[in-house]
Amino acid sequence: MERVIKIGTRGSKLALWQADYVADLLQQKGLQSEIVIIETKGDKILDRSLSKIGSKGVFTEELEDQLRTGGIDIAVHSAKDMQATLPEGFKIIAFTERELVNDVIVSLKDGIDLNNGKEVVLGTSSVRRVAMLKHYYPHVKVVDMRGNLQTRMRKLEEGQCDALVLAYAGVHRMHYEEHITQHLPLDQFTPAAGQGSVAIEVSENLDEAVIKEIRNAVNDKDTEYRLLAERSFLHTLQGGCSIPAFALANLEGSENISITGGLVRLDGSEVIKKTLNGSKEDAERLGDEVAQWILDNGGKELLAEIKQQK
Ligand SMILES: NCc1[nH]cc(CCC(=O)O)c1CC(=O)O
Repeated sequence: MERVIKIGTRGSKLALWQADYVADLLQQKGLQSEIVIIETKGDKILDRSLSKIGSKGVFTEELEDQLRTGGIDIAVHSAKDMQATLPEGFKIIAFTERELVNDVIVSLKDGIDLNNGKEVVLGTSSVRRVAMLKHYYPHVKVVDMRGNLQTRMRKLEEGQCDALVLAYAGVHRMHYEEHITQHLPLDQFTPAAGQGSVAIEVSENLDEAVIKEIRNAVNDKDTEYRLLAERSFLHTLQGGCSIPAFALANLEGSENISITGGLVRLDGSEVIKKTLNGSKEDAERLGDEVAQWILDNGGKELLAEIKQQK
């Protein structure tokens, strides 16, 4: 293909790492690309929590404008940051191979371990993490910590908290692994839908032949099954990244998939979760069924309560 694929991305270091990663994957299949940096509302507004700005597309809207007008051909996002329901006219065409999906504790101090019962101040701005910390580690104090990974690391250095809760994936991509003091267990601290993979979004008008080539270079089929299940779960819950929802699908053998999804009450007093297994070809239906089960078993009330508290 002669055409140079224009990759749109946010300007944070993590976003740029992801864009470079995708550019490399394209390059390996002989596809040329260039990176176009686009600032989003989520990057500009740093003094309010994300749940207050509004969950809809704070990190994606400006990229979608450029997809629509042809300023860029593809938009690269952390899959986790993407709305479950994309605006009309856009679709995800590929997910990169997923890396470790768990959350980790990052600290510059020795001996930070949430299991030892000692008081510790943790920085996070994720409602899922806050609620889970309250549920599983009630002795922990939480302070709100927004900003990109570098900003959070700076705040950690300044002593605004003892440790951060972060996705392993971002910590790894930014080379902060040496500061990981603990890996949080997946069965308790189940990640957000999509954590650890990078998604490629395009306009539905993009040429089918181009889509095929990009998919062939970037998409990891196993990751795709898992993310389709998790995103379908989120879609049925009608939640973005601002509700304390979690979902993780895993392949079992070569044919099957299991998905666990659920919700945590903001004060940590309750976790509702459900696991279903089935054929990986039914990934989306399974995600939807798990979400339906959650809604029918206290989830509806919990979501209503969460909406009121915000
Ligand atoms: N919400 C911000 C965000 N979006 C994606 C990642 C990490 C990379 C990933 O999960 O793919 C992070 C940082 C974090 O949650 O610690």
